[in-house]
Amino acid sequence: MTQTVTAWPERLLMVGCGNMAGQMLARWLACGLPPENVTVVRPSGRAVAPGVTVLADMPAALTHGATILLGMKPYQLGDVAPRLAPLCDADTRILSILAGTPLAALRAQFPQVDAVIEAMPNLPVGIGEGVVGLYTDGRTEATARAAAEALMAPLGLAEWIADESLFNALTALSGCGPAFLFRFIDTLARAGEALGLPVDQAARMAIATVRGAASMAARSGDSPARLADQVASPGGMTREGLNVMDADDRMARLMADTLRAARDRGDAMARGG
Ligand SMILES: NC(=O)c1ccc[n+]([C@@H]2O[C@H](COP(=O)([O-])OP(=O)(O)OC[C@H]3O[C@@H](n4cnc5c(N)ncnc54)[C@H](O)[C@@H]3O)[C@@H](O)[C@H]2O)c1
Ligand code: PRO
Repeated sequence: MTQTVTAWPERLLMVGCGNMAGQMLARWLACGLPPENVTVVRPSGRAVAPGVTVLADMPAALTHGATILLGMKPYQLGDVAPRLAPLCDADTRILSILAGTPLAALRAQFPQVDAVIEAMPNLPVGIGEGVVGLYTDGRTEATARAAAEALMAPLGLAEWIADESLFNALTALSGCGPAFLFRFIDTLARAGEALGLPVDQAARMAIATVRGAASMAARSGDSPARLADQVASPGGMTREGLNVMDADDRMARLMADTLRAARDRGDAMARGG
């Protein structure tokens, strides 16, 4: 299903358009963002989508009040920002999806820009079922916040956080989360294979089971913990399986360790590591 956005940015400059920014752009175009509003800067100069202008380097100038999406790798900020900052003015709006890159680091690179927003999307934004975490500070005006929120709305669930120190935790959960779930689906299928199920059938069933369970959890008034109990008949098969997951808090410790490692990597990147 597409979603109507009443006020698309009149000028959107995307610096980098790989896996993540590419998914965002694909969804925006599918929801009606006029392609002629978009310029992509990518070193390859390769076409992105019909009607979207692609440049191999920064444009000579930027329209007043343009929106910029920083979508290259975080370590490229030091190369990109000195070439981009002279094109910006106070009314430019900057959205950054760079992981492990705090607002202070962005503000240091673009001191004249008032509206600077950290946005952390995840890959399912391409099908409108993503999650986008948002953070900014008091210097970004309400109109710029509202515009960012409207732009993120067609991508899925968009939520602001008030405390930047939680941004890398949010990134670990929802930004990195699809990778952890893809790994879970793969592991579920392989475990089925190990019990003798045909490889392709196990793969199909693992994906459909996770999709069905996620849809049900999203629609149900019951918590996932309660839903798990509804699957498990007392003395039955599921309970035996859950007992293995729950023994010594195995699953809880695995997920806690996984998120902590991802979060800590973001914190280290923010310190320049
Ligand atoms: N992949 C994800 O799931 C995900 C989720 C949230 C945030 N992010 C963030 O998105 C950003 C991009 O990650 P990705 O996975 O899309 O990587 P990617 O390698 O697919 O995309 C990066 C793009 O930047 C381009 N690029 C390189 N140097 C450039 C330059 N000097 N100027 C302009 N463009 C340049 C590359 O050509 C490439 O297309 C990162 O900052 C990452 O932290 C990624
Ligand atoms: N991809 C980025 C990374 O791995 C951040 C979230 C998902 O650093």
